[in-house]
Amino acid sequence: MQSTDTDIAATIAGRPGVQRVPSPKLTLFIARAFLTPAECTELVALIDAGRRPSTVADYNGDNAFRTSETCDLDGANPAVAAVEARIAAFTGLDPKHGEPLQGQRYAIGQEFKAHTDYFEPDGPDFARFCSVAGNRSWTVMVYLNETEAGGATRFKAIDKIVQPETGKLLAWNNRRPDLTPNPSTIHHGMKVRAGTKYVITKWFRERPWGW
Ligand SMILES: O=C(O)CCC(=O)C(=O)O
Ligand SMILES: [Fe+2]
Repeated sequence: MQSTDTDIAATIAGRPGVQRVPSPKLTLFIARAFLTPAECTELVALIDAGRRPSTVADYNGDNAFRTSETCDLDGANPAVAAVEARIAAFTGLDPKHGEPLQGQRYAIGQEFKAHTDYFEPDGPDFARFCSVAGNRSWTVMVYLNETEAGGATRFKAIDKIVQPETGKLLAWNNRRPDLTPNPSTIHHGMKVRAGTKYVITKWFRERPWGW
C-alpha cells in the first residue's frame, strides 16, 4: 500500500543528519552527503554525455525561463539504478511512482526561474502529463557538485536559500495536507555565476508511472 505523505515525512525526518527546514507552509528536508563524491562524479559524466536543452510544461512565453540542459538518465545503467534505489529506500517513496531520473546541467548564466514542480490542474498541459500517473507528489533533488558562485536554490515563499554542495539531497512535498498542489513550494534554480552546476531530480507521482 502507498505510504501517506505523513509517513514519508516521518521516514525522511528519522534518517540520521536530516534537517527539516522550519516552516508551516511546506515540508522540506535537507540531507548533506547523501551521495558520495565518487557517485556524483559518475552521474556528472553521464549528464555531460547525454544532455539536451531543458523543456518546460505550461509554456509562459518566456524563452529564458529555463535555460539549462537536461539528461534523461537510463534506469538500466547500474549507477543510475543504484541511486534510484537509494532514494526510494531513504524516503520510503514507492519507486513504482517515480518518473525516470533526470540530470540538470547549468552553465554560467543559466537558470530555472521561479516555478513549482507540479502541473497546474487547469493548465493546458495537465491532461497530457497527468492523466495516467497523476500529479507530482514529492520532489527529490541531489546536488552533484559545488559551483564557484551562484546556482543556489531559492524557496521564495519561505525565504530559504539552499547552496549547492556535493551529494546534498533536498526533498519536499508538493502537496498540502488536503492533497491539493502547494504553491509555497515555489523555487528558483538561480543563475550560475562561475563554474558549472549539476543536479539530479527525481519526481514521484500520485499513481504508478505508466509510460
Ligand atoms: O537547479 C535547481 O536548483 C532547481 C532545479 C529544479 O527546480 C527542477 O529541476 O525542477
Ligand atoms: Fe523545480
